[in-house]
Amino acid sequence: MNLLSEIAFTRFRNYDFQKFNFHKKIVGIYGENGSGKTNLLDGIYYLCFTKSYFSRPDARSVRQGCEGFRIEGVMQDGSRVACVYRETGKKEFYAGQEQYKKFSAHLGKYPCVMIAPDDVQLVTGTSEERRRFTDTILSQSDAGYLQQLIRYNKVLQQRNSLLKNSADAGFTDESLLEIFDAQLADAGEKIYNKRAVFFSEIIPEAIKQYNTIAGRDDNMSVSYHSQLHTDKRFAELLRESRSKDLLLQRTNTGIHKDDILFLMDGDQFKNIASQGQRKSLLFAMRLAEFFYLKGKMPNTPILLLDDVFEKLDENRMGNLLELICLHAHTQVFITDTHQHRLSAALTALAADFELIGL
Ligand SMILES: Nc1ncnc2c1ncn2[C@@H]1O[C@H](COP(=O)(O)OP(=O)(O)OP(=O)(O)O)[C@@H](O)[C@H]1O
Repeated sequence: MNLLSEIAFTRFRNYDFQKFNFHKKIVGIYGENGSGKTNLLDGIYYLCFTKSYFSRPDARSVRQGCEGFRIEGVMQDGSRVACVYRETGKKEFYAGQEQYKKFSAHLGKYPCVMIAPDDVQLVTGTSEERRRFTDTILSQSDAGYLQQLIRYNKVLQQRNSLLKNSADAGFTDESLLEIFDAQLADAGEKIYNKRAVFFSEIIPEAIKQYNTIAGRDDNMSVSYHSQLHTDKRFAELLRESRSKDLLLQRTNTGIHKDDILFLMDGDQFKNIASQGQRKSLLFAMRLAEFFYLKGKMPNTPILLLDDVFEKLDENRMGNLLELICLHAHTQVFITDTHQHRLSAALTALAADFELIGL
């Protein structure tokens, strides 16, 4: 396992010039509200994904009153990775001295999974959140997936423009629509097949992780929902939906409508689940993501746990920490506002850890 042994920030958010060294697999980070715990985790995330976990524009990560920032990481094997955001607003990404031409080439090199309780939107938010979850994982583990997705989204946009223009002009270029349909069907079926395999692996893992964290069986059901779950080919579905698409001026069928359905005791999870159950499901999905990536990638993902102590009861917290610190076999960064609580929880696990105070 290639651990992150150092990270250095220059003018990144609340950090002016600051270097952190890590010596253990389990790193506890404590500090008051606003001391920079999340920023430190997000800096690590930047080095893995070339961008912020919080979908913030890069410019907002520049320390107030400064221009540009730099994040540099050193791995245990001496390899270096750096993200530089220039005064001009241009972002550069380096592996050693080598500058990436395409950021997508970096994805998957240092996989990581962030678990932030506020990200419960994955469970309770719109289907877009869950597609993003799926796409982020598959883009790391399967380079071809991202290419197909980019292709699909481009054709989808072109098809939607054509539908809109057809309505405006009162005329449809049928032959162009045929071409778009064929391209959309080709990319869409490839993505669908990859997602179907992915979900067949990740869903049993997510349910298992949920039951472990909850310490009981809440009769959870998780399923992949897609309009392509049918005997018909995607091209046929597009043909069937064409008149509706022309009327509504957008594409109503396809993998851009996919979702993950969560049920508890047969009811919609988000309607009946408690806060703790929602958080447990979020953590279970993230852990399933972790174990999936661990099985697929040459490098084990780093785990980043932000403020998880605040949101779960003691039993669930203990179960989650045990899973992560004793069974995940990876480098883990955990933040908390209380030094003693963090120290006591890690000591109770007999884990080999270090604490960093901000
Ligand atoms: N661009 C920026 N320039 C300067 N400071 C910034 C910038 N962006 C964020 N900050 C500061 O970073 C701090 C927030 O850091 P962070 O979210 O990492 O805190 P935290 O330790 O995780 O806090 P909490 O315990 O409340 O979650 C705030 O004080 C904020 O003002």
